[in-house]
Amino acid sequence: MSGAHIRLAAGRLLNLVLDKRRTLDDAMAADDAFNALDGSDRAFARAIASSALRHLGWIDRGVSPFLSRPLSATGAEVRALIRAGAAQIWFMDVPPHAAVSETVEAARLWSPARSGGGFVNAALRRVSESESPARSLSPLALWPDWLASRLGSAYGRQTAEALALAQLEEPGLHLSPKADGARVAAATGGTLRPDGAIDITSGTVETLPGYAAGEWWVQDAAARIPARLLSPQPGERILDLCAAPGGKTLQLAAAGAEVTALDRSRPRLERLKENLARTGLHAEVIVGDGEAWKAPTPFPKILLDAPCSALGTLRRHPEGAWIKTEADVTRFPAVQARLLAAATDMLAPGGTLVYCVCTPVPAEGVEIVEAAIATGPLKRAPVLASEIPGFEPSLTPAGDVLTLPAAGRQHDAFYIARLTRPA
Ligand SMILES: C[S@@+](CC[C@H](N)C(=O)[O-])C[C@H]1O[C@@H](n2cnc3c(N)ncnc32)[C@H](O)[C@@H]1O
Repeated sequence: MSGAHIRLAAGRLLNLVLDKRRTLDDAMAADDAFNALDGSDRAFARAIASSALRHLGWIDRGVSPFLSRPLSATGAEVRALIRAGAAQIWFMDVPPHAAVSETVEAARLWSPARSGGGFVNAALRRVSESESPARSLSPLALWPDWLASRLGSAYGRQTAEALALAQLEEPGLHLSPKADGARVAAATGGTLRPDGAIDITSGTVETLPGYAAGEWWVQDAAARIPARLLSPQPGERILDLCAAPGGKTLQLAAAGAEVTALDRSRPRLERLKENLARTGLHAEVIVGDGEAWKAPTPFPKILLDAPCSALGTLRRHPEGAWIKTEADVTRFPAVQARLLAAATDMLAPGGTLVYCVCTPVPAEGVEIVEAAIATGPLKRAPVLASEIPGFEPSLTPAGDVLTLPAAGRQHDAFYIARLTRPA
């Protein structure tokens, strides 16, 4: 396939994500032009789309002085190609003349963009003569204004900027071992981290030793903390209330607990079952609504990894900042509060509940927990620094865990609180 076909595929992915609000993974699975490319061309198209999404705030602000009409007033396909072109020129090692000519050629191949080829050409020529906006724009300009202002007021400008810059890093690969971490590290050539995850620097998941035998699964190091804070014991009954696709269920089951894994999404539970089968672990799997499901008897331990805005996973899913709206973020807290109330009702007196979300938005994290403590039977069971080796800086003064990524601290942003129901 030609270079223009690669740019066409990248533009189509951006169009699906940014104008139809699909995730990048969904867009890649769905788009025929992308799937018609062979391996290295497909990887390049994906890299262009991914770079455009990581840098989108800078790109849109950076190109605007070069356009005779606003980006929002151009056709969606033309807009997608300008973004794909600017990403190549400003943020990838693509020679500018190739980026311009192949992207303009892609407009000719894409009928809804064809009449906009001249506009794409004029815009990208100006982009190729200019400096990257990374030099002049703040890191917060990487995000939509509502997100920058929410996280800026929650954490202060400096921390919010560090969070925004963290999304520019390609995420590393962390493995969670089923049993002996040192053995998995030796077999895969990875490094055993103080938190027990294994850092992998090269290799694809399916070809790493131990994948087929189910000796490990992929799980971000920060995502491992919630299940560990429950201290799962052999034979102990544990409810994983929002379980799929199952990273935390696997951890609990690997510790020997008798896990009930409930989720309302049947397709996501199929993935959980596949993960159980590959690792040879066992859990009772239930399709159900956590707000309505009634436990036959109360559980001594419950994990609630609640649905959330997932804005703590922007390195992995940079489109999240753009396909989620402020209305989505405003919608989640009510759901989270209801699920926490349902979980509290199913927790035995003296039991322990871990609540977590993969977002740094306080309205979905600490504010949910504070409200539950203020109005219900739960009390905080503060986490100790010794329980989170490698993540000590993430301990909050109240004894919760907030894993904000920063330079040199590559992991997802999770908020985690441990609570008990007094006997
Ligand atoms: C953050 S994900 C869970 C990730 C999972 N714990 C893991 O480690 O792989 C949140 C899950 O909540 C599920 N969910 C959302 N609302 C729910 C509800 N009312 N009852 C049960 N599950 C729900 C979603 O289907 C989704 O799988």
